Amino acid sequence: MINANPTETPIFLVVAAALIDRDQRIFVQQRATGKQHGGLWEFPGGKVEPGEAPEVALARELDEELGINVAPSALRPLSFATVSSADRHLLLLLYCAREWTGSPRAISAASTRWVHVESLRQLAMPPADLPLVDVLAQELSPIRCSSGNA
Ligand SMILES: Nc1nc2c([nH]c(=O)n2[C@@H]2O[C@H](COP(=O)(O)OP(=O)(O)OP(=O)(O)O)[C@@H](O)[C@H]2O)c(=O)[nH]1
Repeated sequence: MINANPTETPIFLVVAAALIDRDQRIFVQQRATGKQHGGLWEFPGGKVEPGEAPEVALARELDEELGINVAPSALRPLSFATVSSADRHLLLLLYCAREWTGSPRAISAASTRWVHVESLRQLAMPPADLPLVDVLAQELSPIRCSSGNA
């Protein structure tokens, strides 16, 4: 049951990135089993630490999780989603990026894939991600993200 007292239910701020390559494919990773939502596919990212700017947090997570370097200024806000539970309100901010250095690799994820947006719908993702996939599909045709190089 959702906590009725708003002062007792914290916002859990998470940032994630849709990395988009030259073929309009999106990078997703599979969460390790044993974690919350283990086995589900997600956009790379993670929690924003106290005092951290969201874009800086996301650049840090992309380095830690994938070993790539993304300038915070290359992260473009795309959409957000919320999912409330008894103990927290998840606020998931989705950015997109087309420019980075390095090749994304699974450092902590169970598996990774590059998929076209229509194939994203075939993957099991956390509830918060489902509306974000719809936004991504809209945004990729016509493309509104910056058209740099992957
Ligand atoms: N990165 C990411 N997290 C998501 C997505 N969708 C979604 O519901 N989440 C949820 O957001 C939360 C992220 O927390 P996390 O614990 O993985 O973050 P983190 O990487 O900083 O954690 P850790 O380094 O302590 O393992 C999880 O509950 C995760 O299931 C998504 O697309 N990407």
